[in-house]
Amino acid sequence: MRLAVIGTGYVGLVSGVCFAELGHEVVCVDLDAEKIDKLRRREVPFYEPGLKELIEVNSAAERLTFTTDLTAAVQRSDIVILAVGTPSLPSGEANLSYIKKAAEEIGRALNGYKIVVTKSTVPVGTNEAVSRIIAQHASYSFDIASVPEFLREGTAIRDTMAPDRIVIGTLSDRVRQTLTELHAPLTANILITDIRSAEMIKYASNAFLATKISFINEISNICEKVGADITRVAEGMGYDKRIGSSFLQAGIGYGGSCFPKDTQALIQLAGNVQHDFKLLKSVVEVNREQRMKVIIKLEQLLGELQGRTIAVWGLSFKPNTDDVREAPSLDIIGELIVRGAIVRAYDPIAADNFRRMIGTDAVAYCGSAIEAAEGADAICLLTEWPEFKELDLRQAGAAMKSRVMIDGRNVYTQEQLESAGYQSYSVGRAAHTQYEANLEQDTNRIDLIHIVS
Ligand SMILES: NC(=O)c1ccc[n+]([C@@H]2O[C@H](COP(=O)([O-])OP(=O)(O)OC[C@H]3O[C@@H](n4cnc5c(N)ncnc54)[C@H](O)[C@@H]3O)[C@@H](O)[C@H]2O)c1
Ligand SMILES: O=c1ccn([C@@H]2O[C@H](COP(=O)(O)OP(=O)(O)O[C@H]3O[C@H](CO)[C@@H](O)[C@H](O)[C@H]3O)[C@@H](O)[C@H]2O)c(=O)[nH]1
Repeated sequence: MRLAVIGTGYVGLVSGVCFAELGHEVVCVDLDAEKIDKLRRREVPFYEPGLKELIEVNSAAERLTFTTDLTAAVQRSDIVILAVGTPSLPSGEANLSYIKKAAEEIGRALNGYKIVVTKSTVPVGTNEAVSRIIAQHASYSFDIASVPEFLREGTAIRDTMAPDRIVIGTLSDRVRQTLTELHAPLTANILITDIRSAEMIKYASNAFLATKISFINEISNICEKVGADITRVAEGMGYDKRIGSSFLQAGIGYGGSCFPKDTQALIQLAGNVQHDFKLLKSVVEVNREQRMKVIIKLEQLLGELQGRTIAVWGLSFKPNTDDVREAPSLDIIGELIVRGAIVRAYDPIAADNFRRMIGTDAVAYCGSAIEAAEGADAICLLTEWPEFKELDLRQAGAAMKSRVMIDGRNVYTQEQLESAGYQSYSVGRAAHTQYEANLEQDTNRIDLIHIVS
């Protein structure tokens, strides 16, 4: 099949490349001429394991091409895939301006029947709006479909080539047949729904995963106070097939370009139909507070942070990506700077993006984790890059002014930290003695609220 993919962010580029890998003829389109030039030179605009190799192979085979000319790309294709950004507006609602603009351009470009597929994450009703916009500008017939994308950064190729499921929202038999054929080599698990349900499946899935993370983080906060170990608690919960073990890793909360934006958008979407989504509002609130625990714990261990040197290990929102969008490191380092701390940061690949995003020279960027630790009063580990696990904690400690570790992702065991001489805080683990102390303080007790029916 001949495909045009509009937008070469993660979703557009990865799905375009994967469809080319399956033998389709794919043209990827972006407004950003610099990005397209890079891609033509087979340079990848962001870090994603395995992507460069697939771009090279498929470009060489001439199955994959890049252009800024949307009209030409649409005209030579049977299927047009919309994968432009849907960032947050200040209200939390999804900004649909890129989607609407692209729909207008697609409408004008149509030169015959096409299927227009939305892969961008869009609020319920958006595909119908896209259809109206295209119809206003087109003289040919077309069909629309919602095919939300579920890939994760860092494992995007694997997630796309072997997805858990493909959801196709469509009302048309012709579209169902064509898109089922397109996706059949990837999985047998193809779910056909109406368009609005497909749009909702994407938001509901992200909101549920974010809820799992905030839930386990809340349990970790209680574990710290009662002397339980969140790692063992999560393990014990995860063996229950109804719960599952994934997304139960307690830490400093979720970040990235999707969960923060999509939870806000769903809260707004619910609000627009007079539904107060209380549960999801709490998930967002818990996530915000969880980041700040790093600062609270640092202050408990060091006192005032003014003039203290803090090493930060990890800047990306998770390992195996250079993406820092909505990364906890942005908020945490921002707070450290406000409190007058001197920040020495290290990330294997995300430092350049972080520097651009934070827009200040107040951070010293280091070439290694050990270099960042030099002269530091404490280390804050914010991203669980595999190299941190392998690192010699004694060597890092020897370079520091004082051995204090805030392990925001529970990379190390308490034994590892203690034997290397660190005073430490890790999420959801505390000494049993703390529980006894808490029980003695009556002020910690919360009276049960009796609900009278
Ligand atoms: N990043 C992810 O991991 C991920 C995963 C699943 C779903 N999504 C969703 O997919 C969508 C895209 O996300 P992303 O992170 O890939 O996007 P992004 O914001 O990184 O990139 C979007 C690209 O679209 C281009 N663009 C905008 N308007 C255009 C137009 N009219 N013509 C051509 N190009 C245009 C931009 O220049 C940009 O390069 C969003 O809705 C997002 O929520 C993202
Ligand atoms: O147990 C966990 C799992 C994840 N996280 C954090 O959650 C965030 C998001 O992680 P992940 O979901 O792996 O990354 P994304 O690439 O943002 O992928 C999510 O967002 C995408 C965009 O919508 C969806 O397509 C994916 O299915 C969905 O997992 C990161 O900050 C992680 O550190 C935790 O704190 N604990």
